Amino acid sequence: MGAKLKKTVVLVGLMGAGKTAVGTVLARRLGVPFLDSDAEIVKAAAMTIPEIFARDGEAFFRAREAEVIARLLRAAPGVLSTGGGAFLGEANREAISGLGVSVWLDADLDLLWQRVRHKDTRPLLRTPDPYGTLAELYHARRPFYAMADLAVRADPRYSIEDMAGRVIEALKTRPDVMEAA
Ligand SMILES: Nc1ncnc2c1ncn2[C@@H]1O[C@H](COP(=O)(O)OP(=O)(O)OP(=O)(O)O)[C@@H](O)[C@H]1O
Ligand SMILES: O=C(O)C1=C[C@@H](O)[C@@H](O)[C@H](O)C1
Ligand SMILES: [Mg+2]
Repeated sequence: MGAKLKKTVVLVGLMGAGKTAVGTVLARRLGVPFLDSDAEIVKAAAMTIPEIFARDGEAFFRAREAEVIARLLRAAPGVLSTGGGAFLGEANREAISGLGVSVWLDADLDLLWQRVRHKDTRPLLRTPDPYGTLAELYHARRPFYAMADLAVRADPRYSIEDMAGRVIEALKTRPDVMEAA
């Protein structure tokens, strides 16, 4: 029998940190549902994220994101991977700290860049200098991610499974989050 999760684990961090990839494995290992706020928004809108940004704007996306996060936090404990900008919103942070436990997947800029550079699915990086834009976001957002309850360093040597294991180790330091088996 595994340890019992008492609160939803909310993964936060920049694009490419591994929130979706690590969250999927983490949920399987903890035996709880996996939810991804970006995926929920895409499903409800029946549009891709770049399409939503282009048609309705970022503010519309942020409003949907806040609704989805508040809804998912009210469900039974699970793993919730957020979009990269979600933890910047104060209302989101308050909802997450009230009902869940936040875990920052903290990756260096170069690692993030290696992971996002080949994909065109992130509208915020559709600029003439996507590396420069990612660097700006990296510096501007770190103070927000640093407010998370727990942080796990992402190193290029750690596989997705390794990262999930490291998150579980961090959760074990919090008896209010994980009941020992
Ligand atoms: N530890 C890892 N080792 C190797 N590849 C990884 C690791 N973590 C993530 N990846 C890969 O990096 C890419 C980005 O990861 P992922 O989509 O999970 O990031 P994200 O934090 O959810 O980003 P976004 O905020 O844009 O949703 C994916 O191709 C994923 O498979
Ligand atoms: O970092 C961000 O602000 C974003 C990250 C993605 O997960 C998506 O939520 C969207 O592309 C915005
Ligand atoms: Mg993701």
